[in-house]
Amino acid sequence: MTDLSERAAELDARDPLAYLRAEFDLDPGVVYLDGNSLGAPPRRVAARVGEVIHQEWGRRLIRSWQETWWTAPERVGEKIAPLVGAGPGQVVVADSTSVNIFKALVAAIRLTPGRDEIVVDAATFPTDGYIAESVAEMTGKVLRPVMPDDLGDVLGDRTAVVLLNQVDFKTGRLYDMAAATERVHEAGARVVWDLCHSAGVLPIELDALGVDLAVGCTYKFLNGGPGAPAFIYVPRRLQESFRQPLSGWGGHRDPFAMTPDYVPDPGVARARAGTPDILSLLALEAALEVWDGVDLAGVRAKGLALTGFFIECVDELAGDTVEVITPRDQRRGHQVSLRHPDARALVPEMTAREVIGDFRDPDVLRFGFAPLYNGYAEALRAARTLADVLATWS
Ligand SMILES: Cc1ncc(COP(=O)(O)O)c(C=O)c1O
Ligand SMILES: Nc1c(O)cccc1C(=O)C[C@H](N)C(=O)O
Repeated sequence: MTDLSERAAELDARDPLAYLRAEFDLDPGVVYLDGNSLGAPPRRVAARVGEVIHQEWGRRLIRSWQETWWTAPERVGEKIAPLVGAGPGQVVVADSTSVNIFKALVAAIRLTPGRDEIVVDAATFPTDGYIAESVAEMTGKVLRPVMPDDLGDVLGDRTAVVLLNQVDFKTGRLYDMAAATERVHEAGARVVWDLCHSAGVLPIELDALGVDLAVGCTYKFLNGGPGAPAFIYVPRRLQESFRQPLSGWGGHRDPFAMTPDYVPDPGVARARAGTPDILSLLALEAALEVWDGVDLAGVRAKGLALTGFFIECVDELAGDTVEVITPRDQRRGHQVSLRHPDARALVPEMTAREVIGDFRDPDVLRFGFAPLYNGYAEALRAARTLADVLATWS
């Protein structure tokens, strides 16, 4: 026990990212390990949202649309771009991940004529599967769910598009983006990556890997706030041929000309649809400032160390009662998932002791570690709390 406490204290003392915790408005008595669902609020967001309401909305009123608001989706996209390995002009913030999956899948299908199958990760977060199913129905394609490890079994000259998650929402497993992208391309198909659980977790190389399209949430590890708008990546090489189905005025080349015909913007703005949600978008913009000067390789190193330390603590303190289902090697994001038959009831017991993780059906306890604000002593306290709850569990 003492050994783990000493190690946690030492690791926290040597943590080069520890200074970032002060950027977040977190209750010091709570161990918050659910940033893979809803990231914590950066302190600067409240002041910025207040300023937007009082100044930009209250004083500048309608003028703000032309002054700074209308182009905010691209401006905020530029702040996300370096976090996903995208050069300028290829990321835009708009709508939700679900909506962007719809746009990306339809656009990818339009890029692969003569092919009739949509392949989707069989273990995906449900919204991806639901949207893929409805895109299949609308476009007359066949939906082929497959476990990512078995991709090779289904890829072929019928495959139009493959929708994959870089990190699995339930197990926390990290998939090899380079290898999967290459396999999909070898089959002549297009790949759409869902980065919800990997953006803000590890360096991502969308441009370097030749990824076709990608989408992701901003309210998890990017801390944009509840319901913050999502992002979509459309590389320059595909922008001219990217035809998304939601041809609203937001993606028009000249929206304020209000002409009857739809002419898409020549750049990534063509992925927009309607009026941006300015309060959430500008809250996200402020939240992203905490990343300024932060090296993603360092974030990744700490995320692996934190999750590794948590696994070690769980092994030592509760290893005979729970099963770690997240890979112990580097094939994991920043989430540790544990299996226990009473997971559903254990999570609220832990929450009552101020350790917040979450439950996923049927028997998974999830703990998300955000290197910008979580520390090693918190990992140890979470494992101890779990062990205490289990010790009294009948
Ligand atoms: C992999 C994945 N895709 C999509 C979503 C959510 O999409 P939306 O923000 O549209 O609800 C989530 C989480 O909610 C997710 O984990
Ligand atoms: N988007 C969420 C929401 O609106 C409410 C509660 C949770 C969520 C989530 O993001 C869940 C998350 N994608 C997951 O990995 O389970």
